[in-house]
Formats: sequence, structure tokens, C-alpha cells
Amino acid sequence: MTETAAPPAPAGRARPAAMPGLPYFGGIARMRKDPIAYLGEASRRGPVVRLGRIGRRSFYQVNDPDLVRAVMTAPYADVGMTRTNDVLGTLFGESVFTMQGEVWRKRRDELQPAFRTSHLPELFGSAADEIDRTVSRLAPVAEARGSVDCSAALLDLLQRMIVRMMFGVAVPETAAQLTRAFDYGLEYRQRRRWAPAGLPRWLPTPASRRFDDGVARLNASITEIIDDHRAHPPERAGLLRMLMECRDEETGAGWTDDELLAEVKTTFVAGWLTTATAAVWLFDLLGRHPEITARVVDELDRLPSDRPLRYEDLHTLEYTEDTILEAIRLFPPGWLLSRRVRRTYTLGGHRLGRDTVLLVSPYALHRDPAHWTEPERFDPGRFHRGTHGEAHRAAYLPFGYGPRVCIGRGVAMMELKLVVATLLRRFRFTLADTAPARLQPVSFLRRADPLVLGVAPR
Ligand code: HEM
Repeated sequence: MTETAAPPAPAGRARPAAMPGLPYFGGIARMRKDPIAYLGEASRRGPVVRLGRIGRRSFYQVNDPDLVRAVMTAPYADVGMTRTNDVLGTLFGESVFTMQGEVWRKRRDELQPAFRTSHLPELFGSAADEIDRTVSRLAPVAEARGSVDCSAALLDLLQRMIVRMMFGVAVPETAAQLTRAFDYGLEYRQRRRWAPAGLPRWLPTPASRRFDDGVARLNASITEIIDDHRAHPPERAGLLRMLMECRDEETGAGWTDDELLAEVKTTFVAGWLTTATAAVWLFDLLGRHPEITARVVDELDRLPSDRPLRYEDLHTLEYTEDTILEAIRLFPPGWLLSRRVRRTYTLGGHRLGRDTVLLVSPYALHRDPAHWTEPERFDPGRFHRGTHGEAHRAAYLPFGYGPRVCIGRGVAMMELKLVVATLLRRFRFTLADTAPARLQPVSFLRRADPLVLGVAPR
């Protein structure tokens, strides 16, 4: 078996540091209980740290940004994704998210044009239509100086936005099915996440049956919409139409319905909860930092007030953008990334065997004092244009790093700016309960408790 090299080892270290725990298994049982604390502790132990074993799989955490870069850009012959057998794989089907190697490269190249910046104004139009509905719902609550469960409101809004951006029209039934299939998927995945390796996916359990049934319904409903789209293309081009225009580079053929279905579902799932989770943390942080909110509002007040927000306005919102980047530094929705060693691989001087799982924790990297000044402080100023490079690039990876970096990051930043700008132009939000928020690190880094904010007109 071939052995390949990543960056050189730190001098004098033959064996990687290890987390304390049981012989052979290491301390990994603690990871199940409190992964954030466990991975935070592991991040301070060395550039590559052995966490322990689950079944036959060894787990290591990669903490040094140079080594993170090496792993995230390693050739597929050496390092692959861990996703294929994952429950999310069943939900997505064969898509850019689950594919690997050459097939992935081809799919990513075909998909890329749909996500180009020139499509963003069209998508902005769809997203803006949905936010108007949220504003109308919030207005009477604000008049009554009431309070609102912002977590639920943002989850609902960002879901309507991604469905509308996908189809160009509102499709509430699909949105509801998507929620159901995803909830079942999360429940099922959570049960399996740290389960011993080898528990077969086909083993029928009540949770797996609920999940499979939810996915089947979702598939049927999206397939119907794809058929309808072919027969009657909607006026406003959504991502689906852009995906329908994707062509095989060699043959020039369009995608099959199954391929379209897989990419539609992937975009829904990858683009919904991530962005919604980021929005919740953003409003949480704004609620805790009125002085920063005042600066964002000051920037928004420079826009003409006699007309709705336009796509071009987003380019002027520099401080708002920095605030979003800072929020996803402190609370990266994709808090844990993983890769699988495909053949013996040397990382930082340590030989790692096939099937070793390499974990990269954006949450830990984003809060590491070795890379960030006062990492726990919410300070959008650290992203001010020109001072962006405060930290090593691979120490800031809310959207991942390397060839598999998030394809939807432009869409996500557009949505987040639109949400924050529209809502802060209309309403004043206050956070009554300023106790530290509890984290719920599931597939995404969720806020464990609903974010309840007081709302008043501006
Ligand atoms: C704040 C919002 C978002 C965050 C924090 C986020 C984060 C990420 C991260 C960390 C990855 C890389 C995962 C890895 O390397 O293992 C990723 C990949 C991906 N994201 Fe996002 N994402 C967001 C929004 C979106 C949106 C809006 C879309 C689509 C409209 C999207 C579509 C995807 C897809 C398809 C991939 C897989 C790309 C590939 O493997 O080639 N994401 N995202």
C-alpha cells in the first residue's frame, strides 16, 4: 500500500498526544456526553490528538491550521469523506454532498454555474418575497410590544426562502414534508451517530421506518414539482431551472430526474438549517450587544428609506457583513467536519492507518487563542476589510476549506444580510434573558433553548 506525506512533523514528536481515558478506547465515551467540551480540551493538547476508538474506527482531531489545510486539500487517494454510509446519504441520494472522487468532481463542475454570483439577484427576488410575509406577521406583535420565538420564526423563514429560491414559487406542502423528513432523519442519525460501527442501515427500527417513510413522501412531492416545472416553467427562474440547465460537459446531456431530485434535496437540507442556525445565533448576539446592533442599524439607515431593499444595497453593508462573519466564527453551524483516511497517511509525522477518522472542529479552531485575539469576544471589527487576515485562513472555516468548500456560501451570505437588514430596518429586538445560551451540537450547532426576543417597531 502506498504511503503519502502531508506537512512535516513538529520536531521530536513521534506519537501524537492522546486524550486520557480507557486503554484502547481512549476517552471517546466523554465525547458522546459533551462533544464541545471534549473537542475543546483536545484542541489544546497538540497539533494532532488521538481521541480514542468507536468500534474498529480510530478517531483523531486535527488542530494545527497547516495540518487542517493538508487534510482538507489532500488527494482523494489519501483522504475521503465519511458521509457515504451516513443517514444523510439516504436523505440526499447520490448528490454532490455524498459523492466522492472523480464522480464528485464532475458533478461539482456541472453544478457550479447554478451557484454563480450572476444568479444571486434572481434568487434575491424570491427570498425577498418570503421575508415580506415574515414582516407582516411580526408587525402586529411589534405594535403590541410583544415577544416572539425567533428560533421558530427564523427556521420557518429560512425554509420558505430556500424552497422559494429553489422553485421560484412558494410550495408550502413541500416545505412541511421537508421538515418532517429532516426531523426524522436527525432523530435517526443522532441515535446512530456514536453507535458501534457496523450496525446495519437496513435494520428496521421505529426510527428508521419513520425516516424512510418521510424521505419517500418528500421524494414523491419533489418529483411531481420537477414534472410540473418541465411542463410549465415558472416565470421567475429558481435554482431548479438553473439545475435543469446543467449539462454533462462531455455529452452535453441534461440531468436525469433522479439526479435533479438528489441535488434539490441536498440544496434544501444543506442550505436551510445551516443558514437558519446562523441567523438564530446572529440575533442572539445582536440581542446581547446593543452597541453593535446600533452600528449595524446606523449602516442600514444610510440606505434610502422610501423603497424596499435591493440586491445592490447588500454590497454597501460592510459592517453588517462583518457582523455575520463574526457570528459564524463564534457559532459555526457546521461545528464538526470529518474525513476518512483511505490509505496509510502521514500527518504531522504521525502514520495513520486506513479508515482512521480525522475530525476538524471549526468551533474549537475559531476560539483558539493561538489564532485569535480575545477569541471569546464578539467583535465584528476583526473582519474589517483589509484586516481580514488576522488569523490563518484555515483557522476560520465556517464554510469549510479546500475543494469541498460550501458551494452555497454566496447564497447564504446574501440571505443572512437580507434577513438582518430587512428585520432591523423595521423592528427593534431586545433580549430579556441574557444567561449564556446552551449549545446543542447535533448535525448543526443549534441553540438548545428557543431564542425569545422582545419586538417593537423602530
Ligand atoms: C450559513 C450557512 C451555511 C454554512 C455555515 C455552510 C457550511 C458548509 C460547510 C462547512 C461545508 C463543507 C463541509 C465539509 O467540508 O465537510 C458545506 C458544504 C456544502 N454546502 Fe454549505 N453552508 C451554508 C449554506 C449553504 C447553502 C445556502 C447551500 C445551498 C444553497 C449550501 C450547500 C452546500 C453543499 C451542496 C455542500 C457540499 C459541497 C461539496 O461537498 O462539494 N450550503 N457547507
